[in-house]
Amino acid sequence: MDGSAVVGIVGGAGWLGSAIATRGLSAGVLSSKSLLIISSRSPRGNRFANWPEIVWTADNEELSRRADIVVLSVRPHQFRDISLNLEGRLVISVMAGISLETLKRRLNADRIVRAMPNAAAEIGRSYSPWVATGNVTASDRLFVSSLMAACGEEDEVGMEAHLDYLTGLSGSGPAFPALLASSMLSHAETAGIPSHVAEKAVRGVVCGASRLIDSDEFMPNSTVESFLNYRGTTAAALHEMIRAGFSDAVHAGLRAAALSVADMTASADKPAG
Ligand SMILES: NC(=O)c1ccc[n+]([C@@H]2O[C@H](COP(=O)([O-])OP(=O)(O)OC[C@H]3O[C@@H](n4cnc5c(N)ncnc54)[C@H](O)[C@@H]3O)[C@@H](O)[C@H]2O)c1
Ligand code: PRO
Repeated sequence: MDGSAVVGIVGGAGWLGSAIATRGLSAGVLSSKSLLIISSRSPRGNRFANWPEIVWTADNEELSRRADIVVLSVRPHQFRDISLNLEGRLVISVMAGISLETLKRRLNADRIVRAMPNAAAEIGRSYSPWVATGNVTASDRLFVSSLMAACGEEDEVGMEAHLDYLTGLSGSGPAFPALLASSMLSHAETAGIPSHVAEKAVRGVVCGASRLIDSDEFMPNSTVESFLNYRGTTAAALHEMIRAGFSDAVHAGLRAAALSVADMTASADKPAG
């Protein structure tokens, strides 16, 4: 993949598509100078104000004619309305639950990558696993890895089943600490803590813990063990959370996400009609 490849992003004004586009542009992995074409059905907003040269189109046929690399970032159900011949192009799909096999059949493409960033892509803190079909070249891989690295950390995973599992874990993941934060916030408020203090306290816990988790020493099991052994207030809370089924709730949620991915994969695989 040389530096003059034209990249087209279908759905590039959406939540994830615009994050990938703007991170890629900021990192210099994407170039706005006639090398980026975006299609969308929603307003582009002012996120692209720094890159007035981007070519915008409402016509995906035009995008597919002009682009050497096509990123697909529409919602999985919206993919049903897309009919493109992407033979000879590198296709990068970030859609949840649309298999390599379905992409290959529907797009007549054979160089296909599925990547699964998450909502933290917009601040460059996503974890983005990806999986590629056999004929994806070394330079295609380099491009995908650079584009995903512009959004945070990335890894090529060998198996599509792992990508599907990770869709529910890391792809969906930013919502889970947010749920924990929301639950702590509502509890603090019922205890009468003023909301501006409660918000600051909860934000401090979640963001402070994130920094700890990011540090080299972090080992979740040994951290929990240390607090349990301390036998203080934290241990009292942890014992009760564990007894009330904290792990069971998290595991049930992750199973539900995996089932939802499997349902989406099966329904996308069915012929339309
Ligand atoms: N948002 C996330 O955190 C996240 C994480 C991982 C994967 N994904 C995947 O990314 C994909 C996009 O999700 P999103 O959250 O950005 O959704 P979104 O609704 O914000 O964006 C989708 C965009 O596609 C546009 N669109 C729809 N049909 C189109 C068409 N035919 N041609 C051109 N544009 C069209 C819409 O106008 C919209 O701007 C989904 O398939 C989702 O599974 C999202
Ligand atoms: N976010 C999208 C969803 O919730 C896809 C993976 C994570 O469906």
